[in-house]
Amino acid sequence: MGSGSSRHPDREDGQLYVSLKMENYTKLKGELIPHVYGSVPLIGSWDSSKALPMERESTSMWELSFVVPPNHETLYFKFLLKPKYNHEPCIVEEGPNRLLIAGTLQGDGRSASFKLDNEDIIEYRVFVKADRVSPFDLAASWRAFQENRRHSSVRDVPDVSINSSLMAGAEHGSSASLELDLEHYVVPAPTTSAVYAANLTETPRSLKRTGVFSGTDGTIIPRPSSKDGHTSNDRSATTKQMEVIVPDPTRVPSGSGMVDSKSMGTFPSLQKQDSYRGLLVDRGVGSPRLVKSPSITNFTLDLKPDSDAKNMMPAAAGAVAAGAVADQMLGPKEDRHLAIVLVGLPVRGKTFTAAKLTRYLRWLGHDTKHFNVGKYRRLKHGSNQTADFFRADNPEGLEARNEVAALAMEDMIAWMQEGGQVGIFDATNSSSRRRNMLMKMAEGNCKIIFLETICNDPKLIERNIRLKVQQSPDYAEEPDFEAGYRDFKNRLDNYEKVYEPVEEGSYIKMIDMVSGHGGQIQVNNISGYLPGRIVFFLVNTHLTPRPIFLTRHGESLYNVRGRIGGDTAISETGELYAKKLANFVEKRLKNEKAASIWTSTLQRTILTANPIAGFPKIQWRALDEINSGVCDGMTYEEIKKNMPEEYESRKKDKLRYRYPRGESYLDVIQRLEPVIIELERQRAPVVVVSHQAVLRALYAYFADRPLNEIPHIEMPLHTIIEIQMGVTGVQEKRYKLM
Ligand SMILES: Nc1ncnc2c1ncn2[C@@H]1O[C@H](COP(=O)(O)OP(=O)(O)O)[C@@H](O)[C@H]1O
Ligand SMILES: O=P(O)(O)OC[C@H]1O[C@@](CO)(OP(=O)(O)O)[C@@H](O)[C@@H]1O
Repeated sequence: MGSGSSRHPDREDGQLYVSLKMENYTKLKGELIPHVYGSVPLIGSWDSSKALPMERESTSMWELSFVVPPNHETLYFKFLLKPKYNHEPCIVEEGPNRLLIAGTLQGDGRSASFKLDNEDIIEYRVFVKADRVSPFDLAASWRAFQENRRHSSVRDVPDVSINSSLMAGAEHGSSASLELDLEHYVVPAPTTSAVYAANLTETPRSLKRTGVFSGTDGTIIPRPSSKDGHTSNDRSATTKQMEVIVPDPTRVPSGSGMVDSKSMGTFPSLQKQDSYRGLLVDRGVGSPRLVKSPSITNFTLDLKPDSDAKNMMPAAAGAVAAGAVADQMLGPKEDRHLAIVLVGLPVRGKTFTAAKLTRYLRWLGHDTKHFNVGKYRRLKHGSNQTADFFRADNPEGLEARNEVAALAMEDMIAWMQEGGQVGIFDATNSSSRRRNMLMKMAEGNCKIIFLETICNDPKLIERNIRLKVQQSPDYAEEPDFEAGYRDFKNRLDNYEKVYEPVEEGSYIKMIDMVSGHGGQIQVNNISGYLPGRIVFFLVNTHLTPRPIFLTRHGESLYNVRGRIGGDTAISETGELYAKKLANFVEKRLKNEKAASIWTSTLQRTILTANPIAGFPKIQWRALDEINSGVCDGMTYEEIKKNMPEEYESRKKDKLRYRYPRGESYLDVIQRLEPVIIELERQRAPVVVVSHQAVLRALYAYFADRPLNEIPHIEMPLHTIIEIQMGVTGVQEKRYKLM
């Protein structure tokens, strides 16, 4: 997992809504109803008995509209006529299948001709119209339908609440118990398995700028050297020759928002370029781009466009924003940028911790980037250096390693000067000489806090070494695991010989924190809001594998009526889900004595958790649904009609929009921070039964999705998201119970 979908309903990639029409003025004897059938399940998978009937729009016009599932945007179809009462025999239109690609009908717009029994030909003119519609509008259209109690022209909208009546019909006959094999209920998750954390880090821009690359075949393409050997001064001169890594839109993995690199052949194909993701993160509440509306935000700063502080405000609300403002007003200028510099021997969890901290800080709204020196080294010197390269008495190796560290630090400082807030500098940095070099580079630019990870558990170190040899790109081309293992042990010895624990500056030392016994955190010279939060976060993290289950409540009476907020009970369908959920929890957690069930304080989650037996249930106010203030109890249609400005403001910036007398998504994220810390701290499984907006925010933390995407994350009813917290990171699995 670790990455998120870049799909955004308000952009060009909403859902494809297709309207097919057929027109004919002849009066037919005995009524024949036009139908559509075709290659995808939605229109019957070429089974004429499952063809969708068109509806009569006027005496001469028939119409069918439907939402095309995203994975079926290429579909073949045909029109057919079926007798009104006995659906057989049906008459299929003449000619080849029609092909619709992304809403565009291919070939000529021929009319549909049908050969009747008496050999007469009947012709219909055909019209096809396609639109991209955001799920928001689809939901509003559904709600309008619910309000007006008439048949919707939108069919097969992939939102469970929309099909509630159908589902209730289908499910009520069956028992609420689940099959023993829970795998039966697994549905694809939008994100896939974990990727080696270092690959997700910042793409080295200094190396790009100066043209140093590993070729696609793994060979090194040297950087053109300048006479004085300086790298920073010759940037402008070499800018034109640089090879820029351009995100290739054709390779965007579905729903991930990340791209593979075209030009870095030494990386596994799953490698993701974080720079692309960086573009998605909006930097600030104080952003001049922010349109001020009475309800959109209550945070204003008089920031001039060129002010140094303009990008320093986190895209956050509440405590995070207050803390950032106070720190900036009180502290010196360089303290506005924070560098967390990792320190420690190899396989002490530095990259793991750096990645986790990056995810947490980004989720809180701080513009944060993870710079991994290993990535720079592999790009500049290739990924197959032996242990000798890491010997302290190998001057070339030492110089090469210091050079890539300096390049990464330069990049990090340059990024901070452009407005970046927290840089996480991930390398061993295990000698005081190296750390001195970094401190010198940081002077006047940023504040440094060293974060040292120490582990004295030989078993854990052994496991980590084995994981590293399996996962690290350094050994990707070493077919013999044992040879890789020996080489890595030698590398480790080389580091141990010269390792000097941190005694200087501001530091946080995590000592045996993850092994589960006797760990401690030592802190020296740490102050300020953000460093304080970082320490608190680190104190609570650990490596004990356990699952976290996220689910919305069963369908509520307000869900059925398309009304937001409120505190209604659950519908019959919701009750059925509650039973199925209880059954799931009983099966999935039968050996987990310490598991717990968390709900909000609202009826619909409490009732949903009600049938679950044998585990403590905890109600959290923080898990209550987003407070929709004066809009509570309204339908989206009613808001649009009665408060059009509010409706538009929310549509424009759903993340920051605050309902009058209610909350914004940023507010929700703020109040969920203690929930995240507690979920990190727990060592036993937790089932969280909550609400759409809240679960979007929680899920985004685990899936590392950018803030701006949070309000648009799909969070279907009657589906369980299992987040597996493990030694290699976070993984996701989904079960659709109904
Ligand atoms: N604080 C820690 N102490 C020991 N091991 C850890 C710690 N945090 C994470 N790990 C484990 O160490 C493994 C290797 O960590 P990694 O971050 O690649 O090490 P490093 O960057 O120090 O070489 C991770 O997969 C994780 O299971
Ligand atoms: O932010 P949006 O997309 O409006 O989603 C949040 C809304 O989801 C709803 C359902 O529409 O949550 P819930 O799951 O608690 O029923 C509303 O109560 C809530 O206002």
